[in-house]
Amino acid sequence: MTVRTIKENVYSVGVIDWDRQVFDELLPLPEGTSYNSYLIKGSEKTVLIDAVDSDFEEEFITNLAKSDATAIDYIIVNHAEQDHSGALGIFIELFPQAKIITSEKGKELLKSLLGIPDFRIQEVSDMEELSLGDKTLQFRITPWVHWPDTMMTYLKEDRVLFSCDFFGAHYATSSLFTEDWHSHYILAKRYFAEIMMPFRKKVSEYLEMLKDYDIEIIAPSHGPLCNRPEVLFEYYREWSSDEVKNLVIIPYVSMHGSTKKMASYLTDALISRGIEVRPYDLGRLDSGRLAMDLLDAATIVIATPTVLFGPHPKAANIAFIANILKPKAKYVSIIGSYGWGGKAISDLQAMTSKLDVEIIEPVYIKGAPVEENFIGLENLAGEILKKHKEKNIA
Ligand SMILES: Cc1cc2nc3c(=O)[nH]c(=O)nc-3n(C[C@H](O)[C@H](O)[C@H](O)COP(=O)(O)O)c2cc1C
Repeated sequence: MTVRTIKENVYSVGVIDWDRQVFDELLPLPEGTSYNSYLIKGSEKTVLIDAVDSDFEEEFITNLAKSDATAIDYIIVNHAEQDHSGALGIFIELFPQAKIITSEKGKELLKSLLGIPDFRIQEVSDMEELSLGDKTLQFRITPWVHWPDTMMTYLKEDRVLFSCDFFGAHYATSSLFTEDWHSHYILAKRYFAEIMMPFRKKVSEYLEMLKDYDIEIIAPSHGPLCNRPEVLFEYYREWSSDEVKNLVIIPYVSMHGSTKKMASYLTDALISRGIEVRPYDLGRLDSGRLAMDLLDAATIVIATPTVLFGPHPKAANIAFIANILKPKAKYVSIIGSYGWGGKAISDLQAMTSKLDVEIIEPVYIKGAPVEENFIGLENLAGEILKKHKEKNIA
């Protein structure tokens, strides 16, 4: 991996994980990721901001050697999750004089997750500053974007915000700074949807807080750096707002084709009413792609047959995901088919109980759909359009 200069005496020393395909055993990574680490050499003190995933210890230590970083006084841990802190163990062995700077919660997590000894850790509070001689760092404690420990670090003289996962993207690219804005937009949105969506209120709060800062460069912990901060700010404002689009998503699963026919019919009925639609075959799901649409959709229609008296497990999984991601959707409905009876509808409603949504009357039918069922789906499409119009979404 290459060490690259961001500003005078400020370097990128992290690693690029080109081939990683899944994160947290959950999130697909279509474009790999990076674990960013930054080295800042002040006239008196040298600091590192974050380490990398433990799989890349060797490359990381090699980068530090290449940067002539013989004496590192501090490592700032903006976030204790192992993709940033995994290589901390080897780091503290090789740099026995280096202190770890982190938040109160970060300290607790570093001790419990990585067994870091107490005496190596120096806790900081919000707004506290650390002088490196000719450079000054200010720490902002910003919990819940996305763990309780998260903090950001601002390098005053160079106007660089080390924003941690905030403004991040799982994006392996050789560009130090974002060049391909189209790719960046999609990957940053995917990241926001997967990681930040449940914390939209906190995101808005921190966007307000950051208004007081003169930021030239955003240096996140994943993905390329950004030297047009206003663009990322604008995206984050949009994604964290309550605004939704005239979009319906229809995650569907079907064992023998009846529910699929219904999902397909409803898709066409919505399109013919000028509503954007995105059906998702849950057998081939990219959950990150779905999460991005969950950020925009005004309405979610879950389509499932009844299986063993409840929803199909793949539909239950989606209900569970939607419930924890807390999307902005205003309406939910359910369509599908059953053979003899069950509780698919009430189970799904219970599974999405955290969503602040209005339920639109489900269309749940016995067996394969016939003419009157298609009329029911036409009516559902009409009802969705009416609801969107009432809220000025359509
Ligand atoms: C494994 C299995 C379990 C089922 N369990 C139920 C059930 O508990 N209650 C019910 O009403 N129908 C049950 N059914 C019947 C289906 O819900 C019914 O055939 C439905 O029309 C299938 O829709 P699909 O064609 O979209 O897969 C079950 C079907 C299968 C294959």
